[in-house]
Amino acid sequence: MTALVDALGDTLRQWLPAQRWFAAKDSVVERVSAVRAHVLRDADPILVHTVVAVDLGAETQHYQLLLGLRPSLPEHLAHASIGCHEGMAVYDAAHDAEMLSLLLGLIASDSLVGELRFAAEPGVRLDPDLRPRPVLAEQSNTSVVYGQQYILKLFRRVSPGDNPDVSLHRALHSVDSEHIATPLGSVRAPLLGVDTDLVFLQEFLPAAADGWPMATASVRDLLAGTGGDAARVGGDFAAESFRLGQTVAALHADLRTALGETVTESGHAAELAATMHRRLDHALARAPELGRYEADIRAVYDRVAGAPGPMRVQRIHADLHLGQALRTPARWVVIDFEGEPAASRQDRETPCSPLRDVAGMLRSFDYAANHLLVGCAPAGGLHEQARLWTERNRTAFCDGYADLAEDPRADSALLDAFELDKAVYEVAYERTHRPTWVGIPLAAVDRLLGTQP
Ligand SMILES: Nc1ncnc2c1ncn2[C@@H]1O[C@H](COP(=O)(O)OP(=O)(O)O)[C@@H](O)[C@H]1O
Ligand SMILES: O=P(O)(O)O[C@H]1O[C@H](CO)[C@@H](O[C@H]2O[C@H](CO)[C@@H](O)[C@H](O)[C@H]2O)[C@H](O)[C@H]1O
Repeated sequence: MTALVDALGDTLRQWLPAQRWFAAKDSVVERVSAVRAHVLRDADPILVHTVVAVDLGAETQHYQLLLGLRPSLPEHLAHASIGCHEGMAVYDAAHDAEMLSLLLGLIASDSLVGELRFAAEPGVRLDPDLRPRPVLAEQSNTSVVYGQQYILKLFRRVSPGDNPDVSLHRALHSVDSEHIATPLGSVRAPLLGVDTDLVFLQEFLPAAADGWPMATASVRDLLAGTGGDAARVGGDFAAESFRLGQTVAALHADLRTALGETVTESGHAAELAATMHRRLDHALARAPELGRYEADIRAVYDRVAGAPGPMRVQRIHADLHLGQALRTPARWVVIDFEGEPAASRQDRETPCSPLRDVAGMLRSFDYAANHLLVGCAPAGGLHEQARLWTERNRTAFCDGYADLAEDPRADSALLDAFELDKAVYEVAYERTHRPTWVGIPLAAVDRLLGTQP
């Protein structure tokens, strides 16, 4: 079956860069070849599971695909078309309900197909007959909801080893954390000789609202009003921001209980600063507009390196933002512990100060307030109202965090440096994925450095 995927190499070379989850949009794809391929179903429609190596010249990335083959593509799958092979239509089967049912059935029955290990979590009994519905939102991975009970995530870019989304969910579940969805199953297989997470199944929270649309609705209310202040207009979000701050503090405590905490040697600050410098190098290569800030940004990181004394580090979420928080009727739940899609596995797994997560969420309040103003002239009342909304909700979030843990503002130099590090990452992220939004993190870089745009 690897021969089939290799034969499709040129077609995949064209198709991959157009996918939202493809991480290397700024590179030229030189070659696509199969690392592994397994037939999961060999009758019409045929289903092939594959991991492909994408040769980008300077590096090779790996992606997971579910390829469907049919004599012809029905209308409802036209949008999933990839190309043709020997008279068969080849398509992205992650959009095909029939194939997605098969996938759940394999997990429910703890199947082994070649080296692919499908398994329910210990003690979990799954209903294989629930109807699948692909989640249409464009994300870093591809998700499918089964009957409002389970949500399955097919990791797209894969790297050898455990995926923190799976391992951190399991660790948090082992200490009965209230702030996650229950893990239900997984698919694993060796990649480059290392056992690797490919798929994660978890409890679907049907009555949950995503924090991003909740927060942006509040901003829209404020901006559409007649100049009221953020505390008094309808749709004030500050009480939710406070609860979210409490939730993140509780989650950090659960992560410490499950996986421990280390008080580092005093040299840790220098290592942390070196990581920030490396992340800046990576962003500069992708976003030349950061060049004029480079010296000032490096000076902030150098001050981090000079911080005396040890630091408390632990496993953290590592890509926390409003879209990773779901509000159920009872509480906030945090999802997607995979870390930043562009970060290395080592960066995702290295214990870090929890202030990094706090900074991620602070950046998100800034995004929520300002994305509605993309394209508006920079001066004027709307920007001032957006600024006030941001400040109100950032303060409420930190107050909530401080209610259950040490106040994150106590080390404001480190918190600001983490915020700058995140804004730098975001400039490169937006340059690749949403170029019209690049001004949002760039304005934050200006604010954090005290420079003028
Ligand atoms: N347990 C869950 N219950 C309900 N909805 C969920 C759950 N997990 C994820 N989602 C929804 O699926 C979307 C994608 O999930 P996420 O883990 O962020 O994927 P990605 O890794 O692709 O960014 C989220 O924005 C959220 O709307
Ligand atoms: O959710 P992902 O793991 O895919 O995270 C990536 O994409 C996020 C955007 O979807 C991106 O977040 C940035 O945009 C958000 C608004 O869409 C904003 O709330 C975040 O603060 C901002 O960082 C995230 O950085 C990226 O890793």
